[in-house]
This record gives sequence, structure tokens and C-alpha cells, in this order.
Amino acid sequence: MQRFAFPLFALVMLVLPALPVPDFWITQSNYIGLYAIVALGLVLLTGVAGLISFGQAAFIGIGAYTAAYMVTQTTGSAWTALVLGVLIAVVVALVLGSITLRMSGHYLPLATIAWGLALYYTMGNMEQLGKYDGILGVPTLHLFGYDLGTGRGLHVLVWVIALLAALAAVHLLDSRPGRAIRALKSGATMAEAMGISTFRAKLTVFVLAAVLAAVSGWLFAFFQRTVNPTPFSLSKGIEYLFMAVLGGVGNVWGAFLGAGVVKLLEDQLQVLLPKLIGTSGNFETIVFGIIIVLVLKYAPDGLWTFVSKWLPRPQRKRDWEQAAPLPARAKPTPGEPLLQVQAVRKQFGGLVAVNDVSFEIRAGEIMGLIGPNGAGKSTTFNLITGVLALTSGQVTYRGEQVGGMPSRAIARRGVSRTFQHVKMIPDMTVLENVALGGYMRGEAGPVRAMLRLDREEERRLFAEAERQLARIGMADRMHELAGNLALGPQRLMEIARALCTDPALLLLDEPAAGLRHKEKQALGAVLRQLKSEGMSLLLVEHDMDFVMGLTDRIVVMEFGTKLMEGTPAEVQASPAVRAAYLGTEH
Ligand SMILES: Nc1ncnc2c1ncn2[C@@H]1O[C@H](COP(=O)(O)OP(=O)(O)OP(=O)(O)O)[C@@H](O)[C@H]1O
Repeated sequence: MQRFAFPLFALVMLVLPALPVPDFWITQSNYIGLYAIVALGLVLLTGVAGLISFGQAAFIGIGAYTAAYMVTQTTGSAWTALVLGVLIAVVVALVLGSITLRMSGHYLPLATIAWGLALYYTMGNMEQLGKYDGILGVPTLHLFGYDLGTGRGLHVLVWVIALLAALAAVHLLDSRPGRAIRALKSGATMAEAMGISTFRAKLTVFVLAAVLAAVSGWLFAFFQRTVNPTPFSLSKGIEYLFMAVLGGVGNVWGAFLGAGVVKLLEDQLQVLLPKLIGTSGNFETIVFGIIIVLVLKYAPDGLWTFVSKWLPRPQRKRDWEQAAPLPARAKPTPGEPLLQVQAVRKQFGGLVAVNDVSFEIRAGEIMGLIGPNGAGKSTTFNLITGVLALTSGQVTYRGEQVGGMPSRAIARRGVSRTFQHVKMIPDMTVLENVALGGYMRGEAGPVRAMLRLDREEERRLFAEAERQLARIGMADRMHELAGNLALGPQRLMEIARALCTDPALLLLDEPAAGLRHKEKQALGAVLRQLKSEGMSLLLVEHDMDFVMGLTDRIVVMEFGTKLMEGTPAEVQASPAVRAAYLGTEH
């Protein structure tokens, strides 16, 4: 059914101008199309990537003013203005994004507010742009010698662009770069551990949203045929955000629903409210405020959830059977020194969480890292994988100094990991989550993805993801949503995702925590199987039976220091370990 929904919707919107509908309908539909293009950018930016921008209206202004200025004040064509407007928006987005996106928290929203205000006053004070009166007399658009006008002709162009943008967004979200963007919301740590530059992914989506807004602004100039600062103010920027949130920020089609509902409701309220209240004013803003509070409370994912409930979730077609395998790295020979941790230290203010700890892992062995709560095991893990910066000490992997490298650089060298608290994208399938691990082994970028020129690589990634799921015995669950899995299968899925990175060393942070007895046995079998295939493993684990039965050697930590290192038998026999770890006396 969903397969037919898009062509049907597209058909209706494209033939609408040819039907004997009132001109008013066409005008409304033009507005909805223009708004939806902007809201689409916000769905990607806010809904998918979790970044908030109040400055989208300013990017629309860039597109609109560039078009209006060029066609009225210069000999430049409307199409040159489109290219230039988009270019300016890209440059502004790159500058704003480069400054703010490396920083966490509220820097981006604040910067977009400043940007929205600055552009509004710049537009309103520039003589060349007609100050607050703006630029009047923008001619209509011509395409192939045909005058598109401001009604039915332009409607076709507006909706072709809106629908193509939606299709491109759908394609992007179902691709290698799209999965990277979708991973942003779950926090940077997991994405970076999969080799993703989260900064680049954020910048990509921020620029994309700016481009969509600028294109909408370009259309807006020829639709209104006059351009002034009011439609590009900060309050309009908030209204676009409102459309995306109301429609459903997590879904491409939510942008269309949000744009439609806001536009139609706004018109109705503007007529109705003055009659009810007896005086005119922008009362619809108050009603919108109330609506958004209600929607956020009762349908936090927006109104689209009420529509999507009725649409079956399409299952991915398994078309990767013939796909060529992904390139794999040369594996170390068994016994080769793989990881050397030399006197690593981590201080958090006055607390020494890891105190000059040293150990070595050789290729093909399973090493355990144990110790009481707070001993510094997870911190040691984070130092090895580059999540935390070393205070001092060295980490050498296959002869190369990796201490101090960002975690994605370490991941690229073949060190992969799972997390103490499972980190995944709940609304993606198990297969897609695991394919995220293959990110470093592909190269398709956003443009290739939007144009659907990445399908061969996607097939190879999915074939690899399925192979890794089969390796841990979960291939039959690949189409399930990851968020619907119980904790045990989620932990196994994380291992499959780590395996999909083609690692030579796998770091597992409490893989058996929360697992039932049978699940632990299955996990033990999987890890033994991996070892027999030459994989090297370092695991932090609290379950003593699990560790003792599985590992070749164990490092015991206590209060941030290394207490001892030895075989499971030696560790079990050590009175010092018993005292420290099991809380018994010597
Ligand atoms: N980001 C941080 N800032 C300040 N202190 C931290 C931070 N991370 C860890 N610590 C402290 O460092 C010490 C070691 O913590 P860590 O999580 O490495 O221990 P652990 O051995 O993994 O414990 P558990 O088994 O409970 O996970 C603890 O005292 C912890 O409170």
C-alpha cells in the first residue's frame, strides 16, 4: 500500500492545477508546497539528527532576496539566481555550522537565533534591498519559454521540487550517510566508534536544510513577486520549526502534513478569531502555542503517527544474495602483539580513575578485565578506544601509537567495541543497525545516496550485515525493529555491529550483563567461535563464571590500579583478588 501512496499523492498534486478547482486552492497548495520544502529540511535536521535551528526563515530570505535582486537589479537570470542563492546559503551554513557544531549543547540554536535576527535587520536596513519595503516588481518565472505565472503554472514547479526533495530525503535516510545522520540522535560516542565523523554528518544535514530553505525562498520570490524582510523574521523561523514538530519531525511526510495543517489552520483562525474575540490581532499564535503543547504532550512524534499507524511497515527486499563481499583487512598472525597499554592514566579533577595501568593483548587471545565497581574498567576501555583523552601513558595498536587519536580513527584501524549500556538506533531494523558497523567499509556520500546511485554498495553492506548476524545466530531477526528486542538480543546485535566493522580486536563492555542463563551460554559459544576464527577479545565482565570459563588471561583492577594479571586459575587462587574483588579477607 505504501508503495502506491507516494505515486498517488504525487499524481494528485501534479494534476491539481489542471482540474477545475478554485484559484484559492492552488494558492494555498503553493504555500503548502513552499512551506513543506523548508519543513523537510527541519525534519532532517531536528527530527532525524536532533539539531535545532531557528534560522531557517533567514535561509529562505537568502534565496528570495538573491532572486529578487538579481532579476530586478541585474541582467542575471532567475536560474543563475537559484544557483547563487543556494551557494550563499551553503557558505553561510558551512560557516555557522563549522563554528557551532563541534560544540555541544545549545550553541547551534543560539547561533541560528543570532543569524535570523542579524539577517532580518540587514535586509531591512540595506538601501540596495529596498529596506523594510523590500524589492517590488519581481517578474514571473519562465521555463522553456512558458510563463509559469504565480498560480497553476508555478504550482507544478513548486510541487515537482517538493516531491523530488521528499524522495531525495527518503533515499538519503535509507543509505550509508543517512544511517550516519540517524545515528547522531543516539549521541556521538557510538557513531564515532563506528568510524563516523559526527561533525561532518551534522554539517551535511545542516547544509542540506539550508539548501532546501534557499530553494523555497527562490520559489517564494516568483510566487509573491515582491520580497520584504517580514516573511524571513525569527518568528517565521519558529513557525517552520512548529510545522515540522506538529507534522512529525521524525518522518519526511510529517513535513507535508505539518505544512498543510499549519497553513490551513492559520487561515481559518485568522478569519474566525477576530470574529470570536471582537478585535483583530495575531491571536492565532496563541492558539498555535496551545496546540503545540497539546501535541507534544499527547503525540510527541507529531500528527504523522496517526497516519502512519494505518500504513504497514514495508519490509526490506532481500536483494543482496549475489552482492560481492566487502573488502576485508589483513588480519594479524596469532600470537602477534596486538595492543600494548603502557602506564595509562586518567584523572578526573582530583580523582585518579586509572592509575598507570599496563597490559598487553596478543592476537587470538581473550583477555578479561575485572574488578569491583568503580575500579576503572570502563574508563580503561574508553582510553583504549579514544572516547576519553589520556592524562598520560601510551596505547599502541599493531605497532602504531593510537593514544590521543579520536575514536573513529582508532576504529578505522580495526578496534571495535560494544557498550556497557546498549547504544543503538531503536527505530531502525536490526539489519540496518548492524549495517551501520559497515560504514567505514563503504564510501557513498549524500549526493550519491539521494540519487539512488549507491544501491550496489548498499547490497554489499546488507550482505555483510546479514553475514555478521548469521555469525551470532540472529539472521532470522534482521527485519525486526532494534528497539523491540529484549536486552540479550540487543547485546548480541551490538556484537554483530562491531563485527561488521571488520575488527582485529573486539572490546566488549559487560556483554553478559542482564542476560538470562541460556543467553549467556549462547554468548559464550559465540565468543569462543570468534576466538577460534582468530579474533582477539578484551572483555569487561562482572559475571565471574562467564569470565573464568572463557578468558585466556585476566587483568584485575582495584581503585584504578592493576592488582594482578594471570590465568583464570591464578586469579581465582589469589588471596589479594579475593580480598579486593570478592570482599573476603586474606
Ligand atoms: N566522566 C567522569 N567524570 C568523573 N569521574 C568519572 C567519570 N567517569 C568515571 N569516573 C569515575 O572514575 C571511577 C572509575 O569508573 P569506571 O566507570 O571506569 O569504573 P568501572 O570499573 O567500569 O565500574 P563499573 O563496574 O561500576 O562500571 C569511578 O570512581 C567513577 O565515578
